[in-house]
Amino acid sequence: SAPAPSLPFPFQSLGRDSELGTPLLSHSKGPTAGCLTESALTIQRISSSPGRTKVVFNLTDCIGCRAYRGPDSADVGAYFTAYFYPFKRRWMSAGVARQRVEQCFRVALVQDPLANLQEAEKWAHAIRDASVLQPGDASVGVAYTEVRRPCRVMILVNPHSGRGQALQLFTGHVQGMLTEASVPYTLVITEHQNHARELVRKADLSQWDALVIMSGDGLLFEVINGLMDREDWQEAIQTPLGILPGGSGNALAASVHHYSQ
Ligand SMILES: Nc1ncnc2c1ncn2[C@@H]1O[C@H](COP(=O)(O)OP(=O)(O)OP(=O)(O)O)[C@@H](O)[C@H]1O
Repeated sequence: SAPAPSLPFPFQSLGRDSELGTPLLSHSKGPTAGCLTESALTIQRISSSPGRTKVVFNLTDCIGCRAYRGPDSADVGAYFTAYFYPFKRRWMSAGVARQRVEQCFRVALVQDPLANLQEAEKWAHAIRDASVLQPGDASVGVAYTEVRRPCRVMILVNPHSGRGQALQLFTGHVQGMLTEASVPYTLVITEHQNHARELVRKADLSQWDALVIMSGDGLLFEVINGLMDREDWQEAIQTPLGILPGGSGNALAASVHHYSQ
């Protein structure tokens, strides 16, 4: 892929393409200027109308960025989309939670679609690289930036957990985030009791950077028991484990989340 430009990296093209009549770099809110620094992506809407024109996105909240061609083959422009999960106030509640924000830009510097895609890839690369380099913030329990890249994950889902919705929760909420963050994963849907325990007992753990369990408490206990059943249990039990609530009670997931805050 294209080499990352050095930072700070200002948006280069603010003019309009005279032939196409479209901004060379644009955002859904219209022609855009901005700057990528080591810690933030700042977007400035170029507009004479009143209202908020500048938005700052912290790269500590960015999980990924990808470049792509649009669906219309006649469109010479290319796109890059950055995915952020900043803390935001919950609707009708005093609490805050991470909420998804997607920022999409169109690049149309020239008439050559490939050159535009390369430019978009340069942007995506720069945003991803700068996001990975963000220091973790212990006060909000952010360990994401400390995760090794690429992070190869085995995800175990018990389809019967809770009200039988764990798999639906995975495809509806988790799968998209893994794609946005370019995390390669293998999904294992457990087929019977002790399936996960046996799998983990025999697995080549050097292939995985983390095991993620989407279930109630039961499947996590199976995985821990599987790791402890191994001859190399002292090393095996060091494998990073993740728990995503998919069961009915989710007591363990809730308390892990509570203590990580
Ligand atoms: N495909 C499967 N069919 C039947 N049992 C399974 C299957 N996969 C896993 N199990 C077993 O189901 C048990 C319960 O699973 P889990 O804790 O994930 O769900 P839950 O009991 O609904 O959740 P909670 O603990 O929140 O009430 C586990 O101990 C596991 O051994």
